[in-house]
Amino acid sequence: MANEKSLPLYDKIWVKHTFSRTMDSLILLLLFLLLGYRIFLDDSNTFAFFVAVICESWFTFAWILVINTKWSPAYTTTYIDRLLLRVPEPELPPVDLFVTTADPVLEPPIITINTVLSLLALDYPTNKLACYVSDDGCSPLNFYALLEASKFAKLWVPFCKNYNIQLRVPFRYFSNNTNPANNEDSPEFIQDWRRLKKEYEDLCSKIMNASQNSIPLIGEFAIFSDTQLRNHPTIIKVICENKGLSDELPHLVYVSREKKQEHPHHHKAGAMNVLTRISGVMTNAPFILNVDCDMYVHNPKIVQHALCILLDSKGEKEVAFAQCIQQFYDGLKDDPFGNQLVAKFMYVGGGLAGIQGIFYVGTNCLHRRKVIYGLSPDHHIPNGKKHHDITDGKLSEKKRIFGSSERFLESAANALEGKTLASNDKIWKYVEAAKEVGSSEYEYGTAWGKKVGWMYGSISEDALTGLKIHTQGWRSETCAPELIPFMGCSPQDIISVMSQQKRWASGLLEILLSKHCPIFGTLFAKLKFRQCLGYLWVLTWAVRSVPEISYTLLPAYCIINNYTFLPKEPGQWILVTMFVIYNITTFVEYLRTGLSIRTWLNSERMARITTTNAWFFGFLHILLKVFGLSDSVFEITKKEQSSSNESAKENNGRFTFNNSHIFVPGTTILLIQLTALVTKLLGWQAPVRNGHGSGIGELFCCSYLVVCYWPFFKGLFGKGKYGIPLSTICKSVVLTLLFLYFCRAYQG
Ligand SMILES: O=c1ccn([C@@H]2O[C@H](COP(=O)(O)OP(=O)(O)O[C@H]3O[C@H](CO)[C@@H](O)[C@H](O)[C@H]3O)[C@@H](O)[C@H]2O)c(=O)[nH]1
Ligand SMILES: [Mn+2]
Repeated sequence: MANEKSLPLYDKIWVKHTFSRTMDSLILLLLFLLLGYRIFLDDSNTFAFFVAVICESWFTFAWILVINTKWSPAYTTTYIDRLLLRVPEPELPPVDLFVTTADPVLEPPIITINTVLSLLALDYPTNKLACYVSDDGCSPLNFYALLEASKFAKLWVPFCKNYNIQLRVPFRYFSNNTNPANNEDSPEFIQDWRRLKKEYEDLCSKIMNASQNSIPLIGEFAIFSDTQLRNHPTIIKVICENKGLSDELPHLVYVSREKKQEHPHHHKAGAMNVLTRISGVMTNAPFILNVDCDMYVHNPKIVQHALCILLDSKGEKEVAFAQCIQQFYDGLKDDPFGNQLVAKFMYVGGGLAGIQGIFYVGTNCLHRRKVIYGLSPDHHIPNGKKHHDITDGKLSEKKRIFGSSERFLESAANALEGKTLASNDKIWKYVEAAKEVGSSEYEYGTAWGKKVGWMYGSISEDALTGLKIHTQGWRSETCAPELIPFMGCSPQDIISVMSQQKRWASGLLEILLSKHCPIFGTLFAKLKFRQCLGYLWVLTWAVRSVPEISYTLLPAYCIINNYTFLPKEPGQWILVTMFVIYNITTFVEYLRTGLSIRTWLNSERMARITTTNAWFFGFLHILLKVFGLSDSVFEITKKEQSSSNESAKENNGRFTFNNSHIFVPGTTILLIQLTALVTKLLGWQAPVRNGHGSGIGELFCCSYLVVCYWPFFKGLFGKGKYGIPLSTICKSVVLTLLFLYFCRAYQG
């Protein structure tokens, strides 16, 4: 028995992707060869040649970052049975659950409450759970939906537990199981099932009605009567309170933090920090599970799995958070917009797991509260000398860090020392204290967002917060039980995909330019060198757009002016081989992950489109911000309950366009390629000057790009939302003409 108790709670398994390693190395070798050939053996010194060398140097640098990240993948297996041997179920630690929502239109309350219901129904002692919902939209509809959902939960949670239902999110459960009349099902089950389905339908129609006819702002709702989106006091409503019994619902608390026009609210990071403090005052669980409003629990035992990692004797000292990868339901067939990220999580996520750990991706993550409070991993080392740490220091110092709430300071001290609250009940007593820490001024002059909590300064607050934790020397682990842990919505149209990618790329670049830059983290703190390279790879996404756009313009420039940007024979063959090997590698990787050929093709196309459009705008945005000409906004991604969303199915991956500038680069690139092809066909090229005119290579590149940008080609002729708006086309035509002018000007 004693022996069994000392077994590790999770294992880390190292994988050898020999194929990927070999092929990736080959590509790197070819990249070096190409650069070497160009620099030492080729005597062309045209403008095009010079640009090509610069771009290829960047691609080589980026490839080193990729290879480093993918090199030594690992994954984990967790053993819940061993966990329960060590920690019997009634002694499992309390866990606070955070859900964030911000806009009742883009994030329909029905989606949010489904996520909440799946959390309330976790297969975990309910008296150990407290669910906090942050509503940055300050919407009475969200509050109403939660109130109604909590009534439904009183039936739903026992139903799931009695019948050991696996899928505990009603909208999926009832859409998958249209008919329970299975022979094996007992009559009681069928009766309960029907009743629950009916209740769920009632719940949906109540919410639907409420959203159509606005809610009367009286009684419980009166507090919403005088609120504006960016100007209202903190609203905290304890919807359910668990009296310490395991057959009741978990605590459920609605929070809408104070907003004032003149105070920055720091988007999601700000919301997470308020939830951290409010939960600290009310329940102070040592672990925090956070999900976005659309990410429902798919594996009801996920908390136990994640705890295997965080409570393991080694994990306890080294691992800051257990991150589950993001998976999506009802993705469009063959992933036309390349946003399901399956292969990315597999190869890049897996690779990071073998270094210092996967990045924090903002949702589906179990955090240690004390790490969020800034504790560093070497805090444990009993070396006689006192460590300068967040736990030391006088009260005045602590106030400077955590703010002045006494109740919070007390709870933070407990959390940092690993003590939990003696009793979790009567949370209503702390509503006033919670309002104090939820106020928009509370953070002034404190370390929130700088040293503790979710970090401010980037709209990719997730990557920044994870980076700060890794920089302190913590590791992270991927938690990947066989049954998918969480599932959410991915954007269903290209416009949302572009705005999401733009937000990510600009947020990530902000981190690179901030004082949290991973290079400093490696030089002056405990970020591992290879982890730093891994971070650099994502933080430079936006920058990559510049060489990539330049490179796409080269072949057209060369055709029009009758130059070549390719190295002389046999150097050309290096490029050809590289192109072939690269495509074989990614192709095999996609097939191995179980993805279709079409998915691979789409991902290659989307890689080009995303980089040159969304990432480029991310880059411009930061450029403008550096000059003080622009400020960051968090454009929320539209969430759709796809099973009911006919329009997405009907579009089925077709590109839709709007007036946004984001489609200008893509349209321009396409027009330029077409112009070059026409020039070539009609023989309008300039005469060859120094013996090396453009040839089949340039022609191939232009045609390849036209294939990549085919959805834009269709958009040129499409109607309605499927057509590129005239204003965008006009802008692109002007840019194309400018490009042609530039070609002529630099001809000789
Ligand atoms: O002012 C805000 C803005 C957003 N959110 C919430 O943040 C979450 C993520 O927003 P979403 O529009 O879904 O963005 P995604 O791009 O889908 O989210 C990914 O990228 C974000 C960083 O850009 C991370 O925060 C997310 O966890 C990650 O899933 C949602 O729950 C929002 O309600 C807020 O609470 N307050
Ligand atoms: Mn999202």
